[in-house]
Amino acid sequence: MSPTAEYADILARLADTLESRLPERGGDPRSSYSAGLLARGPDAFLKKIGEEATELVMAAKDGVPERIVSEAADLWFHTLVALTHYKLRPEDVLRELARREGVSGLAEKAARGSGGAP
Ligand SMILES: N=c1c2ncn([C@@H]3O[C@H](COP(=O)(O)OP(=O)(O)OP(=O)(O)O)[C@@H](O)[C@H]3O)c2ncn1[C@@H]1O[C@H](COP(=O)(O)O)[C@@H](O)[C@H]1O
Repeated sequence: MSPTAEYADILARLADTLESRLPERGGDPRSSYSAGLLARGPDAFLKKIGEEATELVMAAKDGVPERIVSEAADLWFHTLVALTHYKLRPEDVLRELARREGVSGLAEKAARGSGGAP
């Protein structure tokens, strides 16, 4: 099995787990880190997203592959917590990426009229 196929369902399964941690589903902050974040609301998990993004930048600057992967996983995880709060699914983001597939970022930018390199 290719690595892509092996991990294909992980985002959906993690999202299912996070939905079970929502306050209205009985998520218990005493036994679940994500239930604690979801109970505290957007200020808590949005702050974590900012922190994890910064940590990813620092790891990338240092160029240590294991740290880059670990920080990227932390960022993805906290982003999934945010999506869960807003009743969105990883599939919604994957659908948007699929929609963009094959559309050059430069062509898309030009169509918006902002033009130029990133
Ligand atoms: N993938 C993750 C995951 N990635 C990171 N983390 C947690 O995210 C936190 C990362 O924050 P930091 O690195 O800043 O560490 P920290 O200083 O301890 O965090 P803070 O106290 O500042 O929030 C750590 O507590 C990690 O354990 C995760 N916690 C949970 N999951 C998944 O979510 C599932 C449900 O977890 P619970 O909700 O805890 O049951 C788990 O089975 C996992 O699959």
